[in-house]
Amino acid sequence: MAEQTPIIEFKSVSLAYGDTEILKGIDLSLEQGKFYTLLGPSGSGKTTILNLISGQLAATSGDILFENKRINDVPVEKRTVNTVFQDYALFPNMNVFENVAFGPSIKKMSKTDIERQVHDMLKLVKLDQYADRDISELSGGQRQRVAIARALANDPKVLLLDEPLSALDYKLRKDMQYELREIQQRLGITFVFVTHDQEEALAMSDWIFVMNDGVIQQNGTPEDIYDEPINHFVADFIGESNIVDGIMKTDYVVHFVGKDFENVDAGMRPNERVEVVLRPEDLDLTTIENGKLIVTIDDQSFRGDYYEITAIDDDGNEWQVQATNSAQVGERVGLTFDPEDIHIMRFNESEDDFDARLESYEDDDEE
Ligand SMILES: Nc1ncnc2c1ncn2[C@@H]1O[C@H](COP(=O)(O)OP(=O)(O)OP(=O)(O)O)[C@@H](O)[C@H]1O
Repeated sequence: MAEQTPIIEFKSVSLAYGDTEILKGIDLSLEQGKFYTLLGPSGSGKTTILNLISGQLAATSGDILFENKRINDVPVEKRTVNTVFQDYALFPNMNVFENVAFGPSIKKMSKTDIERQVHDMLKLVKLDQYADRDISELSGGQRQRVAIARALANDPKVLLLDEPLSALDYKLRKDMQYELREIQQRLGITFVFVTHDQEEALAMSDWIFVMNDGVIQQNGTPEDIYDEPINHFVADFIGESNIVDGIMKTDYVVHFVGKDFENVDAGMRPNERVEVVLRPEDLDLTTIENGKLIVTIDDQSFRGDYYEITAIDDDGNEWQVQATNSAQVGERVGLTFDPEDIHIMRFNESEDDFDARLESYEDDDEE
């Protein structure tokens, strides 16, 4: 299949305020019609990337391309990109219809076309009965929908969404996650969504960029990032993780907490120091005889469909466990897990080297 032309590309894009580098050599490539998420803690540079795409900020160095054309110097109003902001930024003195009609009116569309466009957009966000309402008469969730309709009414090729759900309560937030995803799929335009909530990113995205400190730490599908975190930051930030130091003795044998374990990783130097990740939901409680690790239960709480357990091994390492069976605090039990549940991370491995290593031993497997 022919490769699609990316709709947006960053080539070694940096941004600094004075001597402070905020973004450090960002490379990314976004395709038409996908749902992308920039995920990272506060201050990691997510909003800065959106502002570079929309043209609110200019890069200090590097190239930003839109459909293969360099747009570093193209002004905001000439970019076919719109943004939905966290605080919605609606016009309080205009009603719902007027807010959504704002962009099309500036474009000098005919009255009939504007009415049709506003009607279509309000229908898309399920607010077609609310056209005459004042903004002050709407709930938070409804304002959010108006903001989305207003941004989409300009027919953008790319919609940027800066933490648009963070002001909503839990239930509404879940509903809107689903609806936003549905809107994106229906329209088939590219969404770039910013959040610091890893659950939200995993649930909504086709592709996630995990950011920290102005650098993309890892990018991939939600499954890639959850199952194969590339480094300590990603493993810790995405989901809960148990991370301990280990030594990769040979291919498929890793040593940690004093024992050798069979696993499914390969391609490292003999006796290379690594970090070992085990997800809490991959650990099960068992008898001491059957345990791969022996631990003492330190704390336990019931979470509906599982028990959240903290256990300590004889070296003093703490293990988080999500188990369907329970134990007594203070009891010594075994922990068990499968070889494929052991994830190995090299120290300071780049994403490219990581991908190449995965590929090389996947090829070995096929031979
Ligand atoms: N005008 C400015 N001058 C100096 N530093 C700035 C300026 N604007 C932003 N920064 C810094 O740039 C860094 C990245 O900010 P950015 O808003 O992109 O982060 P973010 O990941 O979107 O965070 P949040 O989730 O809190 O919005 C932060 O450390 C911030 O303090």
